[in-house]
Amino acid sequence: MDPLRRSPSPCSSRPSSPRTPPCEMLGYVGIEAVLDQLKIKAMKMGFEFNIMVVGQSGLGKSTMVNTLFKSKIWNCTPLDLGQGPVPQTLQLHSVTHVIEEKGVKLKLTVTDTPGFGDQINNDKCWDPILGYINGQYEQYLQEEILITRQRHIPDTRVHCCVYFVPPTGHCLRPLDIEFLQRLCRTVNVVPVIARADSLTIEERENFRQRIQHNLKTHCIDVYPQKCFDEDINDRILNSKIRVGGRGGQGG
Ligand SMILES: Nc1nc2c(ncn2[C@@H]2O[C@H](COP(=O)(O)OP(=O)(O)OP(=O)(O)O)[C@@H](O)[C@H]2O)c(=O)[nH]1
Repeated sequence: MDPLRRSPSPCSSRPSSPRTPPCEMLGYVGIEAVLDQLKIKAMKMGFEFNIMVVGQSGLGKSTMVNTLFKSKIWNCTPLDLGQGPVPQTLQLHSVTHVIEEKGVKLKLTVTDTPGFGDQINNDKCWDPILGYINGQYEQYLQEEILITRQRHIPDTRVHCCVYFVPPTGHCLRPLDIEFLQRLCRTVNVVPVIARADSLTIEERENFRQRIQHNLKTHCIDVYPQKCFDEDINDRILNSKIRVGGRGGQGG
């Protein structure tokens, strides 16, 4: 499944194609080999996955990424920050690693957005983040429409944005709502309750339900969106995610 929303979207209305009846085969052709060929090609090329983490400082973004991929993904001293004090303005930075498991390579890029929502005036604090996401779409599109385009276009588009909700135990803050409304129009958003272990199980469950209610009231369509429900298996899995909705990242 390609989680990108800008890739040909299943949400877009398209005419239902008439079913093509299967052709009766009179002997062995070797179509099954296509599967192996595709597998070998995919193994050689590897996969690209770009994840963005958004949230205030200290909510456990780096910890979650490292835990998720069981690696030290996060580089503690990002190269682009240089020497001296960290500037007050919002800084986005990405780290890329190739991780390999059983011969399958994954080029993982994690983009961090330190200090989001930390300022006194958070007006338009989402602009650099949305600008970055849209910039990656634009870059990919420009490569794609070239007459002599590369055989493999490096994919820097953000496939998933993990949004860290502070564990207030109340509901989404106006800042979260404002930002999520914009974010979910652009990218797949996965909200998580940060440092969920600081809440009791009951508090966490109530908080999760209130967040889900807020999301619904404010028309915030997080992942998995309805448009990913085309296939029956996907639909079952997506329903489980929606109902069960993992309440938080835990400790
Ligand atoms: N209790 C608890 N502590 C956590 C959790 N995740 C991370 N921490 C701790 O919180 C502190 C900050 O974690 P980081 O992962 O550096 O947080 P961050 O969001 O990446 O912070 P910045 O790099 O400043 O943006 C560390 O001391 C972690 O050990 C969690 O789920 N529960």
